[in-house]
Amino acid sequence: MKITNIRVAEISVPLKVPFKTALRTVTSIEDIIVEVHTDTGNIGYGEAPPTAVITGDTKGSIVGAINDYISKSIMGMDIENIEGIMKKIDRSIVKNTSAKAAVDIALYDLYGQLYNAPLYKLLGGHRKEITTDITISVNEPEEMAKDSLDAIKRGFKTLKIKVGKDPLIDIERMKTIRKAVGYDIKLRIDANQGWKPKEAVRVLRKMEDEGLEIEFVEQPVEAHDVEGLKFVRDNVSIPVLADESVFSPKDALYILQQGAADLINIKLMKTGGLHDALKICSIAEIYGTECMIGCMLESKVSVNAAVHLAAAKSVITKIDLDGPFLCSEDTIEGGSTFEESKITLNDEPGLGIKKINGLKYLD
Ligand SMILES: C[C@H](N)C(=O)N[C@@H](CCC(=O)O)C(=O)O
Ligand SMILES: [Mg+2]
Repeated sequence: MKITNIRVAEISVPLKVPFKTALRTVTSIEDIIVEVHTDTGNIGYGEAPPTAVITGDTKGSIVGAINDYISKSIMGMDIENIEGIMKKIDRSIVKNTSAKAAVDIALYDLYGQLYNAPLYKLLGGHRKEITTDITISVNEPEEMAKDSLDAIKRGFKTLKIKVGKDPLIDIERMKTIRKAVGYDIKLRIDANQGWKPKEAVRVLRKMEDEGLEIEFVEQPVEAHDVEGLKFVRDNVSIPVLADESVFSPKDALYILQQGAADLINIKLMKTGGLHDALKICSIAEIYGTECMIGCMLESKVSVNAAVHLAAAKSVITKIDLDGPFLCSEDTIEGGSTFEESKITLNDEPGLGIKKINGLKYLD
């Protein structure tokens, strides 16, 4: 099964409500879709979101990296040699992890098709169903409490609450939400780098003292501030999860060697796809550290790949794959089923994606 063509297209899907974090506000998913075609007529699908504030990747840089560097480096190669292909991609251009992820995902889709097996079975086959949280955007406390209750009505039992805007209001946000939802619902928080280390310790200790039962705090301080992350971890009881601080397997190793986090958030758009995400799983296992699998604002294509990884690997114990639940429409036929908080895998080869509607090809 040899690579004969790589096509890129745009996909646009409005969100149900604006997605707001300490870093940005977004109203629709505007992602790049990749199709890898082969001499056997098979097509593998991938996706990349332009999350400039986190990965540095824009739509233009994703398209340019794929067309001018990645495609050229692997054209004609055999899918059977996935290891060789991944080495070529890695060496074709530095950084550009979202572009690499889109192509990597399409190639793993083809790898599954080649061996006529669903990807999660090839990668480990640990389970067939996973349960995700859903994100509550950062807004005024009352509005967030209402959004939380709505999410619970939709069937979600774990909420990921965005904070990091203003420390005092963040405490108010969590008090109001906890009061509204009670104690049967798990609350995890994501500050998206919004606090300074000492500020984070003050806010989190207050949340502990108020008995708010926070499952973990995600990325309390700036991405580069590993020392600050460790300071938070050493000074609060709430477990600390590293998100923006960990892109590559090397980053994961460094964070764990420094003792700077209790948990690692793996995202395919940070690792450059499944190939390096698998390495983080192995590193985390060695350190006895559990992982979360997360996503950016992605639709069902790349989230599907993350679903397959999560289903394959037992070290992934926390799931934040709510991208498709945030979308107002579903333009993708096939793949896993997203119902309430449950994501169920099917046994179609690869990712099982049949067709993507509404694509605007860029060639
Ligand atoms: C969508 C997911 N639940 C999430 O919160 N992802 C990111 C932010 C993604 C973005 O800004 O596109 C995260 O920080 O965990
Ligand atoms: Mg995060």
